[in-house]
Formats: sequence, C-alpha cells, structure tokens
Amino acid sequence: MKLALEARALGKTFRVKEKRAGLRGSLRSLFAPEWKEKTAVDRIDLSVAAGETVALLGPNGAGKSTTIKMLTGILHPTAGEATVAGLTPWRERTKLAYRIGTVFGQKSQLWYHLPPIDTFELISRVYELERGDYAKRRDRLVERFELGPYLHTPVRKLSLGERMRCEIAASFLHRPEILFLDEPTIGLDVVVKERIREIIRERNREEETTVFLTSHDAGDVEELCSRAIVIHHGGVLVDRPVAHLRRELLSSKTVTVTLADTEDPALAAEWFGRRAWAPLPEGVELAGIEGRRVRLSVDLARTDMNQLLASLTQAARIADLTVEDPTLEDIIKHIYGMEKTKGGERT
Ligand SMILES: Nc1ncnc2c1ncn2[C@@H]1O[C@H](COP(=O)(O)OP(=O)(O)OP(=O)(O)O)[C@@H](O)[C@H]1O
Repeated sequence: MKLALEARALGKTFRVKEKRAGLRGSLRSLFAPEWKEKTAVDRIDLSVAAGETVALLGPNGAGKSTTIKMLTGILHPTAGEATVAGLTPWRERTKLAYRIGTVFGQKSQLWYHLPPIDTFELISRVYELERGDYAKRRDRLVERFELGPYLHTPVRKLSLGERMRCEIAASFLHRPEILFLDEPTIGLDVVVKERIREIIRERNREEETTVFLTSHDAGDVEELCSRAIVIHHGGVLVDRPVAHLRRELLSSKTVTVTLADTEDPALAAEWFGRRAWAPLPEGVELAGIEGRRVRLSVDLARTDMNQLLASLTQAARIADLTVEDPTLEDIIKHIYGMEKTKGGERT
C-alpha cells in the first residue's frame, strides 16, 4: 500500500502568555510576561493511503487546523515526524507545494483585486505548467465548476460561493496528489456545497487524488470521506471507516411517529410524555414533538424494538411511523460526549 502521508508522535506546543487578573496584574504581565505551554496537538499517529479520502474531525480547539498546518509545512512541529508525498513538510515546503493542493475555507489564495483567470495564469507560471495542458485543464475546471460568468470579475466582487468554487478549481490546476481542505464548505448554501463535493469526488475517482479534510459539516464527511479520524484534546480518539461509525458507536435508532389526524396534536406531549407511559420505557427518550409528529430516540441495547412498536400502536392511532439511523452529526456529538465523560472520570 502506497502511503500519501504519515505522522508519528506529531505534536505541537505553543508558548502562550498567561494574563494576570486585574489592572495591576495586566501591567505586570505587560512588563514581565509569564509564559505557559499549551499543547495543541498531542503526539498523534496517523497514516493515509494514496487515493484515500479521510476526514479529520474534532470539536473547536481540538487541534485540527494545527495538524493540517504541520502536514502542509506551514508550521514546524515541536515533536515527532511526518512524511507527506515522501517529503518532510516543514523542511521541504517548496518541493511539497508542487505535490499538494490546499484550500482554507477562511483564507483566500486568490488575489483579491484580480479576476480568477489572472490567478489561474499566475499559478500556471509558478508551477511551470505546460501551456497546452494547462489551458485544457483550466477550461475543463471552468466548465465543471461553471466559472465562466465570473472568470473576468475581480475576486473582491464575487460571492462566497463563487469565490470558493474558484479557490477549489485553483487548487486542482497543478494536479496535486494530495488535497488538504480546511472547512471547504463553511458558510455555503446546499447547492454550492453539493457541486463542490461532486467535483472533489470526481477528481478522487479519476486522478486518485488523496483527500484530507477537516469540517464541522457532517455532509462533507458522509459524502466525501471513507474514513474519519476524530481528535480531541490534541489526541486521536477514534479512527474508523465512516460506514462503521454509525454501526459501532451508536446503538440507537430514531423512531418518528405521526399521529392520525383524528388525534388532537395537543395531546401528543401528554401521550408520549405522561399518559401512554409514565415514565417512558427504559432506553427511550423523547427527542422532540412538532404538532402531531413525535420523535423518540431508542437505545437498542436497552429496548426491545418489537415491544416498543407494539405498545406505540396500542397507545395511539398512528398515521405514519419511521425507524431511522441517527445522523452522522448525532454520532459525532456522541463521540465528543464519550471523551467528556472520560475526562470527567479522570479529574
Ligand atoms: N498560534 C497559536 N498560538 C497559541 N495557541 C494556538 C495557536 N494556534 C492554535 N492554538 C491553540 O491550539 C488549540 C488547537 O487549535 P486549532 O486551531 O488547531 O483547533 P481546531 O481543531 O482547528 O479548532 P476549530 O474547529 O475551532 O477550527 C486551540 O486551543 C488554540 O487556541
């Protein structure tokens, strides 16, 4: 198996100024600052095979951006080693730039006052792309991302969605082997998100581009990635195929019951909260009530689903009933929760 990237005991500790309390403390901090060490990434191990699509997940402050910055050579680690496309990122950053693409959702790589076509041209010169090949590739990306109408408009006048499509097209121009994406769809509408994901998937399929992304959007993970690495407090918590996350980590189902319209919706709360069961059976939680629709979260380890459905149909006249897997969003929340509980036990 060819590796696209590998990190061993990779860590980053920042030195941060500790602020003292009060005005006098602030003044003292100004003239005699007190420093403390802050671990952003705690000696993580990870490896990604060539052609794989991997999501790096974690709550705010978990160390995702710091990890990506070390893997792309922007930051020097304070511990450990990493190899990306066979290179040490922070020592061979220029060489690495030819082999990888980067997209930071919060930071533009396009020249703000220039139209995207000029940035594309500059990129083609920086990477010394062959003219004919570059023109063909640019035209194909322009067509796939539907950039035609914005190509000659200065970037500062583009909407966020238009700009992000240009950003991602720009990162693909030099045929990177590995694409690093930090929050690529943040703030975009569903249509643009979908378009971006579709083209990233296409590049992965056709050119076997390795994708390594961070996102708070479960859709990015579900639609783009085959594996998820969850980090928390700077360390790796879970590393699993996305398809397994659901099965292995949350043994719950969401049951949605729609009461028949002969039933009074005002009674729903009473039925499910008090009348039908008082209290709700063990392992069943009321997840929400909207009019006649009631959502229940059911823990399969503690509840017999057959019995539950039977008692539901007895308790009320039901127009519709669905049983679904929890969303990836729920699962990720659950994983963070697991870590919190562990943290609680430790302290
Ligand atoms: N330059 C820096 N100096 C000091 N501390 C930093 C620096 N950069 C990051 N940190 C700290 O390191 C930790 C990890 O930050 P990082 O940006 O990697 O998290 P993240 O997982 O990307 O979070 P988010 O989802 O909010 O973007 C945070 O506590 C952050 O405050």
